[in-house]
Amino acid sequence: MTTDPCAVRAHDLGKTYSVRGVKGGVRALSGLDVAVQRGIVFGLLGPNGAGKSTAIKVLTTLTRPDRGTAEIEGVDVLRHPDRVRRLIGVVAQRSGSDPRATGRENLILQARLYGMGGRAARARAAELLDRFDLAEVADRLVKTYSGGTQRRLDVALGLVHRPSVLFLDEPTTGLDPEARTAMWAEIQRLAGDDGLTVVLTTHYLEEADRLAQRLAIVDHGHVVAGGTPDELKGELRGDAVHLELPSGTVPGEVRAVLEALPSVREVRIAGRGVSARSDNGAAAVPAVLAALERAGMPAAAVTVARPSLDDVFLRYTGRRYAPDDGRDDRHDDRRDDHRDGHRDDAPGAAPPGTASPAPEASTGTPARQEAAK
Ligand SMILES: Nc1ncnc2c1ncn2[C@@H]1O[C@H](COP(=O)(O)OP(=O)(O)OP(=O)(O)O)[C@@H](O)[C@H]1O
Repeated sequence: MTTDPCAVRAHDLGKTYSVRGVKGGVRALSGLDVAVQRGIVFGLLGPNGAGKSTAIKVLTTLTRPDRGTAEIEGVDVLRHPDRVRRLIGVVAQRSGSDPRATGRENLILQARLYGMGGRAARARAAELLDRFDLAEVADRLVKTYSGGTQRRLDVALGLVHRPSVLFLDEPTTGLDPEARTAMWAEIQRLAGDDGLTVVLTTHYLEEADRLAQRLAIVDHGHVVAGGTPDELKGELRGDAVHLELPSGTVPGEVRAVLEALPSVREVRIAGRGVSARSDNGAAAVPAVLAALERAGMPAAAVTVARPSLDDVFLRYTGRRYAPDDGRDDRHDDRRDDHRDGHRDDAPGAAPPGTASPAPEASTGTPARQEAAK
């Protein structure tokens, strides 16, 4: 343990994957910096392909960056991966448990892989089964578990060796709303009562807003904005005005009409959706609607809202977030201003020339992977 208040630090991480058929490879990280204070839930938020998982893989010793440095509890990840593996727990996107073994057997195996003796391993397994409300299903095969139960076991597996930092890569993806809410409560408990540092990646804005004490918004392989959710939202003065226009409207014309109005600013257009900011959204709406009507582009819908993390994302990336439905603003007329040209993939899509990029290590914990070597 160091006197550094940060449990995790990464500086200027860069990584490009070599991919056959893609000249120059696929850039996943381009100068990513993070510093995570001890004992908090820290969220890495970003759309598919932003580089979150690659950042986690570097921090958890599962892949090496091309450049940059990373430390866990003051221990250099690149120079001392074995020491780092003792300090961290990892819950990867895909479960590392054996579906043909029971929950208890999985936990005992994990404990043995970390060097515990038989009795200690059984005791730790029992403790975790109890702690994660898994006692009832402990002796059932994991393949019979529901998604939420499986995910709780995954978290328990990541904690077997009492790590001080727990990495959760999209812990609630694929869970139903009830299981997601239960997992949120669990994660809060881990950082609150158990004093763990939790580093979480997520696509879900609501999840980041609810859980993370601090956030880094990642796009194109680096952090584009960071702070507490409230700080990030607070930077956006006034209200967000969202409009939906009829199909066929020309983005440049919409922009010209709206930018001529003194009551709105920061006009962004993504497909048929238009977002702008206003000091007083409700008061600005009549003028906005009238101006669009006069220009022959009557709005189909309008909403006024307090700033959300989606608005924060839009402000820093020039794109609307909307990862859940796989939509991106492929038609954003300002998109090119924000692109560095390396990522032509929409969220969820593989880069050109790659079918489906095989993660270097997508399952299990570092210890399991070590043991499997
Ligand atoms: N093993 C790999 N080989 C080639 N390209 C890869 C590999 N892993 C990731 N990539 C590419 O690197 C970029 C960043 O991917 P990464 O998985 O780190 O992003 P992410 O933000 O975690 O996305 P997701 O939320 O979908 O997991 C993407 O363009 C992705 O296609």
